[in-house]
Amino acid sequence: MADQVNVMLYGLGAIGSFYAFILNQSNRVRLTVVARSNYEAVKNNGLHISSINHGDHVVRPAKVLKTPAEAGETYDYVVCVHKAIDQSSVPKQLAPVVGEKTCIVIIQNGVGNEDPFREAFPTSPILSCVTWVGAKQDQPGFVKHQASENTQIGIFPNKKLDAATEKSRLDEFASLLRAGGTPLDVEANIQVQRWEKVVWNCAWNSLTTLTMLDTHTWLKSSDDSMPMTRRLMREVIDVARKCSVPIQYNLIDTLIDRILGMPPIGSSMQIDCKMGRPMEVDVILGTPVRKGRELGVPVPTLEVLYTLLQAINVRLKANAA
Ligand SMILES: NC(=O)C1=CN([C@@H]2O[C@H](COP(=O)(O)OP(=O)(O)OC[C@H]3O[C@@H](n4cnc5c(N)ncnc54)[C@H](OP(=O)(O)O)[C@@H]3O)[C@@H](O)[C@H]2O)C=CC1
Ligand SMILES: CC(C)(CO)C(=O)C(=O)O
Repeated sequence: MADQVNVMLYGLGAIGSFYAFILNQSNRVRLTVVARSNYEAVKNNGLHISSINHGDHVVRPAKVLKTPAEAGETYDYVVCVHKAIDQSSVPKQLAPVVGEKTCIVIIQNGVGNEDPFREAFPTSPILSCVTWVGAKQDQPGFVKHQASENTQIGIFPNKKLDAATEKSRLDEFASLLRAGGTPLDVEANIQVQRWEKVVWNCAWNSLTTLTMLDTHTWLKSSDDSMPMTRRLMREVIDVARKCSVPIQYNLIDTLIDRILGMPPIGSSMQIDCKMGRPMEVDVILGTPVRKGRELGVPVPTLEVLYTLLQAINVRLKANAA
């Protein structure tokens, strides 16, 4: 088919499975997935998605692989939806499937996630996404998508490419997501949304993990919890602004109102910790702390949480090894 689009999805966990389902809905997409712990389940029985918004489906990708290298071909899009635990080790895994025309798409929490990919593939376009999809994989190959669903997408600009090329990749990939029936916003400067989401994740992911409480129980736990949460959010916004990412301080009120308007939640980091899996400490807290230090922005609250979470991660990584 002339306009067929060859897509590889790397990281078939809860969120990866959701986007695998969405992309597979488009009749233009020929989908390859790279799975790890759920490889046998998905290869043998397909990927089972149960979604409040989309209903129940079994997805059968064209190819289910254990590693990108097995593909023996390059792709139009390589979509990274793995946990950003050891981000700089991933580009070399992907090298066999990245050709001249490959566009990398990143759908992960965190900031700075794009950098190792830009370094490894300097002439490739990169699209960067923030996801507000809530999903979990209860057993290998069985994913539940809760009602929460939105994707923000934009270009991670590459000076080596002309803007029209990058825009055409953005338009095409956005059209594939739309064909799959998921809501999305195309953003002019996606770093704004990435940093806004990281303000959220620095707060709720860290605090729910360190306390093992849900968000609302944490906020009611003492007179100090709300002011500390607000201080933490403010520090991350200070860093973002110093990085020339124009975020307003009223985001703090917006995020507090948003969480209080929702049922209490834990976080993906809290789940990782409970399951004994390494957590995304570096892209969520590490980058803001490093940028803060580099640019002379005081981040004392953030530094304490980062230090504690790094220590817990040492334990989790030792258990996982
Ligand atoms: N779950 C959610 O509701 C939300 C998650 N996110 C973000 O989406 C991204 C994906 O999260 P989610 O799907 O929940 O995660 P899951 O834990 O469900 O799945 C993660 C996937 O990445 C693989 N993986 C784990 N570590 C590595 C690594 N070091 N290198 C390569 N692959 C790895 C896992 O392999 P294996 O099969 O071996 O475990 C699995 O396939 C994360 O950035 C997360 O923060 C954002 C919003 C909401
Ligand atoms: C699902 C959501 C939005 C909750 O904070 C999230 O991003 C996470 O848990 O990492």
